[in-house]
Amino acid sequence: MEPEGEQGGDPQPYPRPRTLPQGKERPSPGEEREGPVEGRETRLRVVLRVRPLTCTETRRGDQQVVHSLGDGAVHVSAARHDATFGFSAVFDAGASQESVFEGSGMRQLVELAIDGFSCTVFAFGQTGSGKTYTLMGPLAQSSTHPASPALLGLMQRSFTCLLEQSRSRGSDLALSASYLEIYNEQIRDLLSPGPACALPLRWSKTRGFYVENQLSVEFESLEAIVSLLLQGSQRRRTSAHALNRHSSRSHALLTIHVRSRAAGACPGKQGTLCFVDLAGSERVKETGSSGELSVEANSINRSLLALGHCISLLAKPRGRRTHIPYRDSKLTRLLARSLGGSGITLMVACISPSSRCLSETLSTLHYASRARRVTTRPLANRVSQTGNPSEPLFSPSGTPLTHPFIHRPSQVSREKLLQTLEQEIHALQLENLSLRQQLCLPRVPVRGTEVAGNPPKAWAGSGDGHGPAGQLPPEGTPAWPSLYGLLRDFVVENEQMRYRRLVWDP
Ligand SMILES: Nc1ncnc2c1ncn2[C@@H]1O[C@H](COP(=O)(O)OP(=O)(O)OP(=O)(O)O)[C@@H](O)[C@H]1O
Repeated sequence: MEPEGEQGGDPQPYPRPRTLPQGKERPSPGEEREGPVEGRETRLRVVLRVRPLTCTETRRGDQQVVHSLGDGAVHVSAARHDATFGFSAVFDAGASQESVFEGSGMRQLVELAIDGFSCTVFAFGQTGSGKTYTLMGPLAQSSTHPASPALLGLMQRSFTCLLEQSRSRGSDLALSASYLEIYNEQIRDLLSPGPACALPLRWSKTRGFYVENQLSVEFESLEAIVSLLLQGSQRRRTSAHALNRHSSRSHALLTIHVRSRAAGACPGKQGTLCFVDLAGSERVKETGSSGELSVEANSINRSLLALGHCISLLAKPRGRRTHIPYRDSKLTRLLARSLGGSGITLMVACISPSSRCLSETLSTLHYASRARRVTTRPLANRVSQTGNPSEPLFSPSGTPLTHPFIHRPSQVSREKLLQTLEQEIHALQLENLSLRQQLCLPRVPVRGTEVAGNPPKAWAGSGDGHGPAGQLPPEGTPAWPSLYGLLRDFVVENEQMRYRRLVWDP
């Protein structure tokens, strides 16, 4: 039987993205085979971890329905279910924390963050499937009872690797950390002392979505960053339910900012390494959640649904993609760059092998297989002498406007970005039309002149005043403000209608 995802493990997890030589826009076929070039499409790397059966599951006599076949393939066999899935790597119940670190490509991800890339690793899966364990090791860990070194998770191993690299480079790296959680759709700073308060999530052309007033704490040693991690994790919302005695009730994002100073002709770099511990999906009936727990579960499931929806749309070939609704949840806003932008992303799908978890396990496996088709275009953040790039990098709907030439603005880059904007406007326009019909709202009159400045030719001559794009505006046309204004209007309209639909039909 053919596996659902792509078969086979990757021998070399992340071939280092290379920067195109000046003046060269296409790599030769030989170069392409060596690995992704900076700015070229790179697939998300998805690995699978199957945790061992817990004592409760063994005592209950649960059957083991997940079996690793080797070479990145896993087989699920149960009554009426028989399926094989392929991933970049599969770690079965016997896999050590170290083998997960080495085999997942985490070490390479750390190196890429040092090279200025925005790297993200996120763990997802049903509640109690081992996400927190994979990222942080056993929860019993504390400063007074440190976990055995063999049990340390991806986070602590990455910190060690980062600090070793920093020392070997003569400490020219400046490291800092920020840590936040999304709890019931509110963002809270886990490093900020005092009572938890909600932080605003903003959007800017150059930064995309970002959290305002988030604390960033500098560190130089392993002890310092581990202590920040523990402080933050103790503030994170956890509760006990039928499937997990320490269930995380929020999505947590720990971001390590890595800055290297410019040296001679080499520009400085600003990379990030973000660890995302998603709260687990759960069926309220199985976890026995009620009251506050069930409100939390609804919020978790809703944001995971939004994430799944974005992933499904992103998994389509670029030409067939519609508008990606990053704005549907705070989680998808914050992950926009990692999923559809210029980042490099590793997903660790976690599952239980128990027959009782079969339907959630299959759902995670399908979700993870789909994610393997998502691509990003890795770009290193170089610190230019003038500061931020002058061109907008994110559209108002949150879509990262990445392209291979962002650091060398040219006519090609301008055209590519305009095309992306135009495609997005067109997709939004269609979605808004359908939302209007669903809400029984009248069609809006033509709004071709609503935007300040001359509408670009492509829009002015398109019949209804809004597109789709026929041709690019000629050089010198004030296309950015017009397209941006138009897109912003469509996004606002889209959000208002989505909200209305939610209120009317939750
Ligand atoms: N690979 C593993 N080896 C041994 N024990 C594990 C492993 N993975 C998970 N566990 C144990 O299973 C339990 C649940 O794991 P964990 O809390 O990491 O799940 P989770 O997916 O983060 O759950 P939630 O979404 O509810 O927070 C914990 O007691 C943990 O120690």
